[in-house]
Amino acid sequence: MTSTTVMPGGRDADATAIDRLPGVVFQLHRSHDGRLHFPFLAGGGVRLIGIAPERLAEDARPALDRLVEEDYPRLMAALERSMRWKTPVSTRFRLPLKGRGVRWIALRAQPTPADDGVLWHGMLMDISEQVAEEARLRRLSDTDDLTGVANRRRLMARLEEAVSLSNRHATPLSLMILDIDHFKGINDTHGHLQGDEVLREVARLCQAMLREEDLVARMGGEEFALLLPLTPKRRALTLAQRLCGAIAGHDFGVERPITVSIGIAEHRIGEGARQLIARADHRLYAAKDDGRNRALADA
Ligand SMILES: Nc1nc2c(ncn2[C@@H]2O[C@H](COP(=O)(O)OP(=O)(O)OP(=O)(O)O)[C@@H](O)[C@H]2O)c(=O)[nH]1
Repeated sequence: MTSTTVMPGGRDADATAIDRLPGVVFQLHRSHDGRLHFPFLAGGGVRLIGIAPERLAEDARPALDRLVEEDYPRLMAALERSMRWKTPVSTRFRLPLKGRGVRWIALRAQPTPADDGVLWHGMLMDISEQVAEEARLRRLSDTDDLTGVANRRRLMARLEEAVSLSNRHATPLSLMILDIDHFKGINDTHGHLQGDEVLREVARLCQAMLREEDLVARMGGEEFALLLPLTPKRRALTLAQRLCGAIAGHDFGVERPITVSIGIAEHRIGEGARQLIARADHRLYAAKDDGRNRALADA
């Protein structure tokens, strides 16, 4: 047996409680011809949508038209799946809200078959703060503490992605591994803190020389990786030589010049991320053997 708590004030009190909910409860109906409308909309969030509920009761389009462009097809696909498989829908999208800018909204809804299509019962909640917090945590877990560039984890994820794209589309992809020469000597002479400062500055110089779609990552210690999508080896080598020159000519505030050695490999179709790293690494050792302060590319 189920029991319901009856509040003093009955239905009026229930309506007031719903109006104060920080969100929206709704029914969304989709007819067989694909038309969407909200037969029921309530909650404190309704007025923030900025469209009269009576209008949305006729047609959901004025609200859907407000969605951030790329979120519209995603939401429609989620509803479509929910309808087809009769499973709950759980998704998020961005919607500009009255006086609040673009907000992230979570949608949870349960479909039930209706005479003329499907009827969802669901809720909408503003989750912008959570989304911002998730992004902050993701950034933290992907970032090298000392230099602020990507860490090894992020590098491996991006590299796997780039390698798989390159395998599929035969697009060029180059990887540089850069290592600061005689870094131990810098620490020993100037102290660990000055060593840290050099690492930060090298990371900054690398980043300044790359394009938006490239990635600089600290592999660990005094070793960095530079991932260059859509870049053939020849261009990567020119870039690496410029980078060697820029670093050797930069004033790091220590008495002798800081130099770097760089190994370069271009992805070969069918090759995995680890093989590509190994080939670039191999060239790095060759550059060190060859006298340092230079870049060498794989044959
Ligand atoms: N300051 C600082 N030093 C680090 C950090 N991580 C690693 N190191 C130091 O980097 C040095 C690396 O030394 P080695 O691997 O001998 O290489 P190297 O002196 O650069 O010599 P080559 O690479 O052969 O030119 C070690 O002394 C490590 O202690 C860090 O986060 N900060």
